Amino acid sequence: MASPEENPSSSKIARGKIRISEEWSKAAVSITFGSQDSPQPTVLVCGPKNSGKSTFSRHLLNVLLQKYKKVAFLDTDIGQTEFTPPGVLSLCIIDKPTPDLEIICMKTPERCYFFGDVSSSRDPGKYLQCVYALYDYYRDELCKSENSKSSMVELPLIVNTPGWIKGSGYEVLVKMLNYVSLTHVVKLRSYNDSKDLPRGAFWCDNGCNHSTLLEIKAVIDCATCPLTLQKIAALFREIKMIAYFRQCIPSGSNLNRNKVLARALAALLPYEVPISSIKVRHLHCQVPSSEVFYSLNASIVGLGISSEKSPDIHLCVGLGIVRGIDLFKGLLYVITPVPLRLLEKVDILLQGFIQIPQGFLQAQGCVSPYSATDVLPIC
Ligand SMILES: Nc1ncnc2c1ncn2[C@@H]1O[C@H](COP(=O)(O)OP(=O)(O)OP(=O)(O)O)[C@@H](O)[C@H]1O
Repeated sequence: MASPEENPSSSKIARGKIRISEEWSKAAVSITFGSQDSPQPTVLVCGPKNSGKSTFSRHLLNVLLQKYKKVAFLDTDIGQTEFTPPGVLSLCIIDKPTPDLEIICMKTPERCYFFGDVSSSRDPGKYLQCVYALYDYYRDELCKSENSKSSMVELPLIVNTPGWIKGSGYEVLVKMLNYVSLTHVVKLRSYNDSKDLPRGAFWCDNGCNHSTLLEIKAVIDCATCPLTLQKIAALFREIKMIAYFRQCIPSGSNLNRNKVLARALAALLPYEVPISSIKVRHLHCQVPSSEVFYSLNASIVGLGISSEKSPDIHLCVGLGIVRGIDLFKGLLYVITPVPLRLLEKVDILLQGFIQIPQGFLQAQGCVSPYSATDVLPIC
């Protein structure tokens, strides 16, 4: 059998079984079934890296689904995304529990933005703009009934946050906590006090806290993990990207190893995109105009839709790989799992620092399939 890293269909890394401590269990139950007349839960989960924020969030999601038909999941952890590829801020609506908390599930978000990096550090302002826009959409569009905008739809919210909680990462978290209207804040504590968030309602200057604060202990001590945290994080990002592009291949295909998937992707008929019909924008640096297509070739791009209302941030319908560029024909070739009806709305390609998985560049029978030398003729 293929190892889990090699087998994108299982998309599981061999780790210990997930354990839900009594404290975690009680916290999830009290948030969900707290009291009859309390408002629907809106919960933010925070804490240091690898303290179990994602694991607890997914457990809470399952418990909330015992009471509510649907739950909104706002994922702001762009380095370790839950249901989307890395670099994406998303709002997903979940209506089915996932009993195996280790399994990787890809979902089509209700709304998302491509940030193009695995941490907010390059542009905290734009990162927060995206978080606020997603929350506003949840509050103003999803929670209001379609028939009567004055009555509320029952839709609890979980906000999963990044583990970068020092320096400007801390400031970003405090701003998020003050923007979102929360019934509960769940704070994970690790086995190393110096890595933890300050005790109490640290985001309130003047006793403004109206939410219930639950401080719970991490179940595992990551200092004892056999792999370094950076290695695990990078591995997970690669696995999620692979799982995302796997959706390009019709389900039922026997792609039990990444090598086979890489070959199938390289052989896929790409979409043709007329260069004249789209804009290209690098999100985090300036590319000289003579180099734009060289930097775009063989890269991962966010498929964006421009909006006059918010010129700085672009809604995104998904990601694509720029498979090749033919300047004579004026065409870009793009591979993506996004359906054509959504692709027709795309008018901007967003480039960032999200890397194409290494495995995709080594498809059997092709030499670096995404960087062929004859697809970029010099004009
Ligand atoms: N309750 C648990 N039982 C077993 N393993 C756990 C548990 N909680 C976390 N882990 C393991 O610890 C690692 C980190 O967990 P998780 O991704 O939930 O942390 P996180 O705080 O969201 O991390 P990050 O800050 O990187 O997003 C994972 O490999 C996860 O499977």
